[in-house]
Amino acid sequence: MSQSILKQARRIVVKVGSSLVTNQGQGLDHEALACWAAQISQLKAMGKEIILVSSGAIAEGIQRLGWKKRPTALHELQAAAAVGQMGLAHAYAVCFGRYELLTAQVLLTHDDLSNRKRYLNARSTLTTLLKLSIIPIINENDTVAIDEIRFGDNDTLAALVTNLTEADALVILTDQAGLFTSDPRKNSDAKLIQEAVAGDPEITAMAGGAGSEIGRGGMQSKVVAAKRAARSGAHTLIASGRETDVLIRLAQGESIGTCLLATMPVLIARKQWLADHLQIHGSVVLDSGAIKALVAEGKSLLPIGVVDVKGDFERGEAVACLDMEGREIARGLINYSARETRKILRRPSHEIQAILGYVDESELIHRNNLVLI
Ligand SMILES: Nc1ncnc2c1ncn2[C@@H]1O[C@H](COP(=O)(O)OP(=O)(O)O)[C@@H](O)[C@H]1O
Ligand SMILES: N[C@@H](CCC(=O)OP(=O)(O)O)C(=O)O
Repeated sequence: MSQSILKQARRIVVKVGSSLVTNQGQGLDHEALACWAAQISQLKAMGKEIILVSSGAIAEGIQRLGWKKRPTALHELQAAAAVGQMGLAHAYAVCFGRYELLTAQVLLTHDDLSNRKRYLNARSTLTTLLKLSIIPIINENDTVAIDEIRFGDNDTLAALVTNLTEADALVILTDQAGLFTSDPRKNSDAKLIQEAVAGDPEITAMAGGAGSEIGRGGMQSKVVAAKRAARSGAHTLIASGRETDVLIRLAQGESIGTCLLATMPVLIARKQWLADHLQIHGSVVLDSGAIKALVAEGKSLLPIGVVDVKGDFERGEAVACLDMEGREIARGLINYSARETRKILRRPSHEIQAILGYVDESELIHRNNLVLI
């Protein structure tokens, strides 16, 4: 199965991580960039559409600014990203220019994708660029992104772009040969996983938390990215970006690295947006009857099944639905604010009028606005 994925894929999102794009966190590795541009030009010649998600702005900015080490203050990181993004975009324009390919810079924040209108705009811009045979080069808009609206790592961004563009495959190139049974930096006995199902909790457990000194997400964010990509039917390949001609060999059917297969049912586009693009503003804790109604019976969430409310949210905002152990089982757009929900929880819907003095909807979260996680 893994051999045929890139061979058959027509639209591919390729993500290259900080650990690969930079020279130990200082400036860009121009030779590496040239190498991926060469490979991507060959993939284009095979009739494939490619979207590149590339990190590297901060590292390049740090070098241009002559700073000796990576700052920790957000405003300094943002300044470095602003300086460095110029270099990143220019470097790719030069590399792809050698193959007469035009590039386009697309900088996104979480906010852009959680607003449905901007999400649809981003989608049509990206598909237009692909139709024009241009290589979109995507990064997070670090300069404006603050903590709450940050993707943080580019794995998450790449997965959301995979959903957004309905790509067939997501290729995550990193500094390891793929996903191992445990972090190979810490455990020399770790074994490479060649194939697994995206979203399998066992593989999530294998992936260590934070990234390297240079990268941000580590394997954890790559495994979660694969689960997100699977929601729109895309398979994920995680491989070493240092492997010679890795993209071309994958596209020719060679099995390299780890393949995480998309086997879950594909969610319709609006539900994907609900699942992954929205910012969660709070949560409701459900009793076992409500969990059964949602998971096994495909029903809406009623106030009677809610035992607790956490955080502060307004009507229409996205909230997580948790079980008693705090595990998220669903998320959706809620019809009542946190203050109102606290008043009507554990109560039958016909009492909402008497408690609040009005009824907006009898469901707390309507099935159409709810997605299981
Ligand atoms: N199970 C695992 N298999 C492979 N790498 C792992 C695993 N768990 C943690 N890691 C770490 O994740 C790192 C890659 O993530 P990161 O540094 O964020 O890279 P990138 O910049 O490419 O996103 C590896 O260098 C490795 O140390
Ligand atoms: N957007 C940032 C990088 C984010 C980041 O480090 O992500 P990742 O490559 O997934 O570890 C930059 O361009 O410097």
